[in-house]
Amino acid sequence: KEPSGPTVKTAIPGPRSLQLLKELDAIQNTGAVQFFVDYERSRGNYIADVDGNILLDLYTQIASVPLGYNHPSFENAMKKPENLSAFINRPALGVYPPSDWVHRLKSSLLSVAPPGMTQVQTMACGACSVEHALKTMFMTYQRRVSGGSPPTEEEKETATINQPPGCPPLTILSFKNAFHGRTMGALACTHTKYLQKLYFPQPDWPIATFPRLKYPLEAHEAENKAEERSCLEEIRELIEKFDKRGTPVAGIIVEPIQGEGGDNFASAEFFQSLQDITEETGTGLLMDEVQTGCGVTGKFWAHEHWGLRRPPDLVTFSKKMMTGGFFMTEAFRPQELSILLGFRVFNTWMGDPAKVVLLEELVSVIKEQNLLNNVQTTGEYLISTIKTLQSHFPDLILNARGLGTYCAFDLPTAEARDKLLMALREKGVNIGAGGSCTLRFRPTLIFQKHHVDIFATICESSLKNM
Ligand SMILES: Cc1ncc(COP(=O)(O)O)c(CNc2csc(C(=O)O)c2)c1O
Repeated sequence: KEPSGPTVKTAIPGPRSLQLLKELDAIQNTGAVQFFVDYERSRGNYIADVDGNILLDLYTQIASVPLGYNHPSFENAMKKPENLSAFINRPALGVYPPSDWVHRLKSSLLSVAPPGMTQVQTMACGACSVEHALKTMFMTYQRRVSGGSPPTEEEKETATINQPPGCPPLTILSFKNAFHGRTMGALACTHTKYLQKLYFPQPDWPIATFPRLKYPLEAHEAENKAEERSCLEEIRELIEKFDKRGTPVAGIIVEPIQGEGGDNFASAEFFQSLQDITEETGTGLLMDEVQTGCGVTGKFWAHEHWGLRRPPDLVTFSKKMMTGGFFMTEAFRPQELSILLGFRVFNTWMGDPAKVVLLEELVSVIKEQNLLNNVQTTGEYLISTIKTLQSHFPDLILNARGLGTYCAFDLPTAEARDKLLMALREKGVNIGAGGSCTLRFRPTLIFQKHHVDIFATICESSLKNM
């Protein structure tokens, strides 16, 4: 059972956390560690640290905990005899899938597939999924260009030493302030903080501007439309420029709502026009739903809010989905000649059945408890609560925005944002920072209105002291 509210007994991190931090620091870099957690004592929306503090968790392991801590359905999944093998016999899924794999994929991932997407490939994490989705876009683009003919001897020889034509100078268009992961290909599409990229070599791929909308939206409609139009124009120009110089754009990667970059939104029309551009230019469209997926916006997939005229070509997922992976349309399914068919999108494990066991449970809980509806109602209450806070503290709370419980607001400076974040934590609320001066909500799917009230009370008292 969840606690009725937060309890704070010590500074956070407390003495036990600091002791453990010292011990861990002897083994690895601990620069990002916030505090140590007692996962056995954490319950639902509340995270327990090792010093007896219980915090209302609005960040939930970087937006990756769907049903809160120690949900009974996950515990039950562990006790089912038919699930034991998935936890102790880890298969190389690409070559030796287990007998129940088709059934598990159908009852988990395919039962929540984005409309119109019938193909799914599991992977390890978000970046791993993005890496292989990028490769799938390159393969599809090349197949269209070459008409599916087999590779020439020159392509085979040059491919193994990173040279064209075997390794063609194809590119991916991404957006400023985007985050897609920290492995080298995903990192090439990531443009949030310099620290994430410093001293890593990166390819010269096109980087477009993501719309910077002014809030409240209803008071800036014309300006925001103009901003989106100029962004779309820039995208067209970049594709043309890179095509002309012999480094064609094979695909576009975009988040339905930019997360790490500071919860940046764009309109449904923007995304519809973006998809039109990919159709006109023959480039792939990869919707990265690693952070926005699994119901947090009130629809299972955030891009479902954008009313696209056809499915995206690929959709990546991870975090709350328990497993990484990506959906794709039939057209983007690797169709190389049999010699190439396997081992192109490949690695040892290709995902983890133990995580898909948990995802099966998650999907049934979401359906049985109608959690998408919970996210919609709690989200509406959350955004109106943030707007009320904004009206009480107009100099401190800015740009209230959100979809479902995927909500955020800004403070005037990064310092003010950090100060409020620490003040909230000291009073028992764990929230996430994003962008340069954003605080973002990434609660569980079982987040309720009374949790919003607890946040609002603590936030109100923290703001009074700022
Ligand atoms: C839209 C989107 N796409 C891909 C990723 C990468 O997922 P992981 O590789 O971290 O599982 C993420 C991961 N999110 C994330 C938040 S903070 C963070 C970090 O590495 O600092 C990573 C994402 O938000």
